[in-house]
Amino acid sequence: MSEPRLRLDKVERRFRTEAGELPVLRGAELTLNAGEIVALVAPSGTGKSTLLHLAGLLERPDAGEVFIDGKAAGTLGDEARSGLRGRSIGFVYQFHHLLPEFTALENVVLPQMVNGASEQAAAARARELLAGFGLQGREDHRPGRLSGGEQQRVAIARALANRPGLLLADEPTGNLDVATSERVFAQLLEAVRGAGVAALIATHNPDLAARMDRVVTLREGRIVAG
Ligand SMILES: Nc1ncnc2c1ncn2[C@@H]1O[C@H](COP(=O)(O)OP(=O)(O)OP(=O)(O)O)[C@@H](O)[C@H]1O
Repeated sequence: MSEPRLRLDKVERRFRTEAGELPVLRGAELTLNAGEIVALVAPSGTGKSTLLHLAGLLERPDAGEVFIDGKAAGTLGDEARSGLRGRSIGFVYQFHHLLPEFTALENVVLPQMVNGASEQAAAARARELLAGFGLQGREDHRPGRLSGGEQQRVAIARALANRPGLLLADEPTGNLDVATSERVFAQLLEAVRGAGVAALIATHNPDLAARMDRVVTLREGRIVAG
């Protein structure tokens, strides 16, 4: 049995605020095995984004450990963490965060080149991914000339470009109208399942959550079955 793609071991995170210390995560534990798709559904302000930032190695926990493919991230320096993040983790945010000056194709090519791919190989993969999301013919458009749904599909293609084992998504279709959200979400799930990627997807939408393998929630800073 291979190592879990993601394991959170007694993760704690607190913030200092004007009102005092705010303990957001208080020993959160979660394991995602290869190919497992998990919905994170919890009320606003309970720590979903905080959890995703920690799982994505964008921040460090105050206590506990984050394991990516069995590797304890806390033991790594900043450079090694960035390398592990780039190779193993894809992110999709509520707002696409595409680079506005670059075309759709370039947005999907760039993270691959950062990871050491040749421009030619990266472009071939980007074209294939974009076509898979129904974006053939749009490769040379900048994000500003794409619809919200198209922008988000480019963002998903970008997140999958380096063939990560783990995808983290924070309300990936939360910015889209209901019909577009439905379509883009179905494409996201299909792509993730097809590639065998483990995914942790925060959503407020119970219908979308019900399509994943399991649902978890946050209660008093811990993860419990949803
Ligand atoms: N950098 C920070 N400094 C201080 N407080 C913070 C910081 N980041 C988050 N918080 C607080 O921690 C709590 C959890 O925030 P978080 O963004 O993780 O919640 P969330 O569940 O993702 O919410 P939403 O569903 O509204 O996006 C909130 O009370 C928030 O105000």
